[in-house]
Amino acid sequence: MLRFPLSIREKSIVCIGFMGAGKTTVGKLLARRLCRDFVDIDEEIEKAFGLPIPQIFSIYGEKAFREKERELIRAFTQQPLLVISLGGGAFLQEENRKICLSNGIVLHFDISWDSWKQRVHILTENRPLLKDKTLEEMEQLFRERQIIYSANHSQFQVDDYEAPEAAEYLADSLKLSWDIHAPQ
Ligand SMILES: Nc1ncnc2c1ncn2[C@@H]1O[C@H](COP(=O)(O)OP(=O)(O)O)[C@@H](O)[C@H]1O
Ligand SMILES: O=C(O)C1=C[C@@H](OP(=O)(O)O)[C@@H](O)[C@H](O)C1
Ligand SMILES: [Mg+2]
Repeated sequence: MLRFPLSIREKSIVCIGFMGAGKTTVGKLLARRLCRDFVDIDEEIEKAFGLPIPQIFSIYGEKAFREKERELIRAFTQQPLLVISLGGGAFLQEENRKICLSNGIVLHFDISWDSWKQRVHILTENRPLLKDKTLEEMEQLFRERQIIYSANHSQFQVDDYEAPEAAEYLADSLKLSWDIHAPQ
């Protein structure tokens, strides 16, 4: 449990958004720019099971994956000064939304369907929820999921940025907002 309220400068940054929006890639670069440790919840789940995500889904099922996801989000969001990237389905669970919004700064990585479509070929292999889906079914999932990402503190349109530029933009914006809201 957090023992005292954190200042806005200390809160962990929590990256949310649809699969493939760039949460893992950009989150890692953002952490480096802010001199923070980076945690990818999917990677932590894989470590906990000792298996890659597609095998966790096929052997233990999505329910077990979601339970571990919730447990790890609860644990890591107690810590300050991290950049934490969640999986795209984490905000389906109300508990995850609540804990991230109260403990962290939640950034929505917002990607348009047109940009996302360009990435689909690199995404299907390791993401069980995309495997065996038609493009139309993926679009339906993409649109259904948008509502859960509206639970955020700030959103960032990723379409026009390569990953390093996205991290630079986010780091600069965060620092500016800290200077305005919590001048040192
Ligand atoms: N801003 C970007 N521009 C172009 N490609 C990107 C960008 N961000 C991520 N990618 C690529 O998209 C794929 C998915 O990125 P990833 O960070 O794993 O997304 P997420 O964690 O949101 O699922 C990776 O192959 C990554 O290299
Ligand atoms: O949207 C989802 O339900 C999922 C997103 C994935 O993470 P990324 O969003 O990092 O791809 C991963 O957690 C798992 O395959 C399920
Ligand atoms: Mg990821």
